[in-house]
Amino acid sequence: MDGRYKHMIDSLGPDLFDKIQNSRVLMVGAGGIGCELLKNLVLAGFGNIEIIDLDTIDLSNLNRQFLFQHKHIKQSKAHVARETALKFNPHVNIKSHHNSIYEDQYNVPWFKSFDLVMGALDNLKARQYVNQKCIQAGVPLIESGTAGHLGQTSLHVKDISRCYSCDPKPVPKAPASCTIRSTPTAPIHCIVWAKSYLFCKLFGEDEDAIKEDAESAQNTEQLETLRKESEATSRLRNALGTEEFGKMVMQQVFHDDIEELLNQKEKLSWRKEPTPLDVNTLVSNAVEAKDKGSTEFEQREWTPEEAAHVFLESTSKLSKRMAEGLKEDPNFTLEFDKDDQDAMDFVTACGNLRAHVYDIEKKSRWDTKEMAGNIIPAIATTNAIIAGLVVITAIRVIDGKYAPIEVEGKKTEQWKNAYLAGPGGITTEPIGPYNPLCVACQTNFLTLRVNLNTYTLGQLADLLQHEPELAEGDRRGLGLQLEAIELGDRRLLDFEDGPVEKTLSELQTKNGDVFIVIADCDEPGHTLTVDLMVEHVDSMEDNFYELVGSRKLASRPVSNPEEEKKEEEEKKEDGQKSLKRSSDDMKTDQVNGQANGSSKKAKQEDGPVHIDLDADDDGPMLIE
Ligand SMILES: Nc1ncnc2c1ncn2[C@@H]1O[C@H](COP(=O)(O)OP(=O)(O)OP(=O)(O)O)[C@@H](O)[C@H]1O
Ligand SMILES: [Zn+2]
Repeated sequence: MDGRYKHMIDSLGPDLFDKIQNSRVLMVGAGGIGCELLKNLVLAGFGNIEIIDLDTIDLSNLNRQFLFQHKHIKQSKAHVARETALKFNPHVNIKSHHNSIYEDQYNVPWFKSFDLVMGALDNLKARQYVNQKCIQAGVPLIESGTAGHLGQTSLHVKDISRCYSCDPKPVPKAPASCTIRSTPTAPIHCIVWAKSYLFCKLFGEDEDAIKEDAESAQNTEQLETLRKESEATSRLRNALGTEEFGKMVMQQVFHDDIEELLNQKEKLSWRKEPTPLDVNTLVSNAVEAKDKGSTEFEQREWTPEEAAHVFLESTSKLSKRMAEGLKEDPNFTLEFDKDDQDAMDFVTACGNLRAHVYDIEKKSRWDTKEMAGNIIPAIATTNAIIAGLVVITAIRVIDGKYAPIEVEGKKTEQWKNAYLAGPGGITTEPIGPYNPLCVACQTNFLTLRVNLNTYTLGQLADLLQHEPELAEGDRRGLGLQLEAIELGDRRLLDFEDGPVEKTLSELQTKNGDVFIVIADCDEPGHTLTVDLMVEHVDSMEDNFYELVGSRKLASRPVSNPEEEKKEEEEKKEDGQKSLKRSSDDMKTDQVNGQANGSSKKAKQEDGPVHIDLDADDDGPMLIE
C-alpha cells in the first residue's frame, strides 16, 4: 500500500488505525452530508463501507454533492458515490445499495453486521427508523443534519446515551390564524395570507373553504362577517377573466375588508390600526418599474405604485388562466407554486400591499420567494463541517471511547455531541442519559431463536404466556396480560382468538423479522410492548427455542382519547377570533415548500435533529 495513510497512522497510532481499517461501517443517505462523509471515510482509511440511498442524481444536487457530475444525472446516487470515492482511494471495500433502508432485506441481523451506522438522511421518519434498527441491533449510530448555517451531529449508543428519539422533535409552529387573517405584525404574516388565504380563495377550491369558515364562526357578528365575505368571494369569482377583476379584488381585500374590521364592535388588538387603501388613486398611479425583470428589481423593496402594477398584471394573468381552465373543467383550480412567475408576482405584490396597509416592513420578491417556498438554503460548507465532525466521532466510536472510561483510576471525559450554531461556531453538549419513557430505546427487545419452518404461532403464544423470563416481574406478569402479536402492519394474533397452528414461515415470517407483542399494563395511559426478533435456526426438535435478552418492563405512554378531545377543544377556542381553514392550511403550507436549485424542501415529516427554529421568525423551520 502507498504511503497515503502515513498521516493517519502518525496521528492515531497503528492500533487504532488498524481498527479503522478493519471496521465495517454503514452510511445511510448519499446526499449533501453523505457525499462529504464518504469522501472523508475513504480518505481516513475506513476499510469496509456500505452505502445506501434510494434516489437518483438531480441537476439541483450538483452544487454541493461533489461526488456527482453533470454526466451522472438520473443515475443512482449510491452507485455513483461509490465509483467516485473509489477513485480517491481504491484500497477500500465499498458496497452500494440503490434502495430504501425500509426494505426487508435490511433487517436487524444486517444492521448487526456493522460496527457503526452513520445517518446522512433528510427526513424524520427514516432517521427514526434507522435509530430503531440500531437500537435493536445494538450498533452505535451517529446522526447528523444541517439547515442553512446550522448543523449538528449526535452519537447514540444503546444503554449508554440518549437515542435519536429520546428527545421529542420540535413541531414547526405556524402563526395563529387570527394573526394572519386580521392582526398581522410581521412580513411573513402578510406573505402567508397572500399565498395560503387569498390565492386559495380566488383561484383554489373555494366552496369547502367557505363551508369550513362558517363552521368555525363562534358568534353572530363573526357569522355575519363570514357571510359577507363569502358573498364577496362569490362575486369576485364570478368576475374571473374580466378586465375589472384585479381592481375588484384590490377594492375588496385592501379596502372593504379592512373597513369592515375597523368597524367591528369587538375590537381587535392591533399594534397599529390598519389604513384601508385608496384603490382608485393607487390604480391610476400604478406604474411599471423601470428595472422590472432585473436582479435589482427582484431584490429591492417596491413602491406601493409598483406593487399595484404587479398586482394588477399578475391577477389579470391568473384570472385569465382560471377562466380558460374553468371552460374545460368546472372544478379547475390553480395551486400556488413558487416557480410559477404569475403566482409569485401575485404573492409578492399582495404581501407588499397588505404590509403597506398594516405598516409592516415590505419584503422583496426574492425574499418573498424564500419565505413562501419555505426554503432553507443547503450550504456545502455546513455539510462539509458536519461531515468532518461525524468522521471524528466515528473514529472515537471505533476506538470505543465514547463513554467515560477509567484510565489508571481516573475517569476520562465523556464524548460530547457537537452543534454548529451559525456565527457562534461549534458548541458541544455531553451525550445525555436515555429518556426512561422513550418509546424507541426503552422497549423490551428479545431475540427468539427457533426453526421458522416448524415453530407455530400457537407455540409462540404459549411461550409468551408461560415463559418465566416473560411472565415474572413486579407487575402482574406479562404472561397474564397479553393482547396481540403484530408483524409490521399485520396483526397475526389477538390472544382472545386463541393459538394458531400455522408455522411462522407459513405466516411469511423471515429471519430477522421483529414481532411486536402488545400487553395490557397496570399503569393507566400506558401500554407494554416487547419487540421480539426471530432468528431462524435449523433445529430438528419441534419445540426448540432459545430466548436471548432481558426484559425491562418499561411501559410506553399511549394516546389518550380524553386528552386528544381536550386539545381539539382548545384548538377550537383558539379559532374563535379566526377561521379554522386558514389555520390548518397555513400549517401545511408552512412546511410544504418546494425544492429547487440549491434549496431544501421542508416537509412535515422532515426531521430536524435538535435545532428548534421558530416559524414566527420570518425564517425556515426544518433541517436537512
Ligand atoms: N428511506 C431512505 N432510504 C435511503 N436513502 C434515503 C431515504 N430517505 C432519504 N434518503 C436519502 O438521503 C439523502 C439526503 O440527502 P440530502 O439531504 O442532501 O437530500 P437531497 O435529496 O440530495 O437534496 P434536495 O432535497 O435538496 O434535492 C438523499 O439522497 C435521499 O435520497
Ligand atoms: Zn430513546
